[in-house]
Amino acid sequence: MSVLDEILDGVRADLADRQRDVSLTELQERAQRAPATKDVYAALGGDKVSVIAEVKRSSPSKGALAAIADPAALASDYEAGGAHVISVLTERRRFGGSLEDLAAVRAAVDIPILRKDFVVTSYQLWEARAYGADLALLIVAALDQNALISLIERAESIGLAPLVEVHTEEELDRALDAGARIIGVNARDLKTLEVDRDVFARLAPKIPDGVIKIAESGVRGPHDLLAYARAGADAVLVGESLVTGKDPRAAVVDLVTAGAHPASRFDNGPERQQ
Ligand SMILES: O=P(O)(O)OC[C@@H](O)[C@@H](O)c1c[nH]c2ccccc12
Repeated sequence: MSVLDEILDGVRADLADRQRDVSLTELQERAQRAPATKDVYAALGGDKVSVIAEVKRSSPSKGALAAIADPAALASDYEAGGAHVISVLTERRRFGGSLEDLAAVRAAVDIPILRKDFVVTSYQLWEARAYGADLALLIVAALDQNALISLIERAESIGLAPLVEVHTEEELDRALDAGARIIGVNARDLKTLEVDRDVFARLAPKIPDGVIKIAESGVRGPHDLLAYARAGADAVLVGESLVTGKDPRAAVVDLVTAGAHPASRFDNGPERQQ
């Protein structure tokens, strides 16, 4: 069984518990009371390379990363540092997250929020909306094609922007066929947990213009952001290096600053500094 299959088993078990506690109708009512979702395309578009900063306590590859007693305070630091989007991991068993973290972050920041989880059913999209997310992650490797298509449609119909995650060319083809307009290329293979930062550069040329391209995982600092930028990234998604560093806000400032000058996406200047 792959790591992803193990994670998905746990996700389904936790989901069954939540579905017993909260009916879909209740969730939909709560979602209807939630404020309008933010303009995700504005946050991720333009000439800059956007920074998506993640609230991440643990990971299956590294175990515990950071205690994060106050996810709202961390998210506020990210926002103050200039982050364009906050990602909140809500998976409990392997990542230590929760929907309470999502709600707390929603109450603390004004920028768009991504619910980062293993979404397998539309119930989880309603949860995302009810707890204040603006985007929801859909992982192609975790979904068959029919499920992917219907979850993309459902997300859009309730005002959530779907971020469709791929790791291989075949998954990218599936994402594009399903109509994805925001694609994340994860450098980490969720089946083996290996990181390969070159995957983004291999897949990016196959992603049409007009589709937002996000490089996910393995960003250690501005150098990695600039390498992803030169390969065509519109945004980077950063977790571990922010939560394990001494000063998450300053680390976000460094990334945002590096991503702010599109000229540096195409010359060799920034690379020479490293
Ligand atoms: O901590 P990193 O290497 O900066 O990675 C962040 C993010 O890309 C990673 O958490 C992630 C990307 N896709 C996922 C899917 C599920 C869980 C986690 C992820």
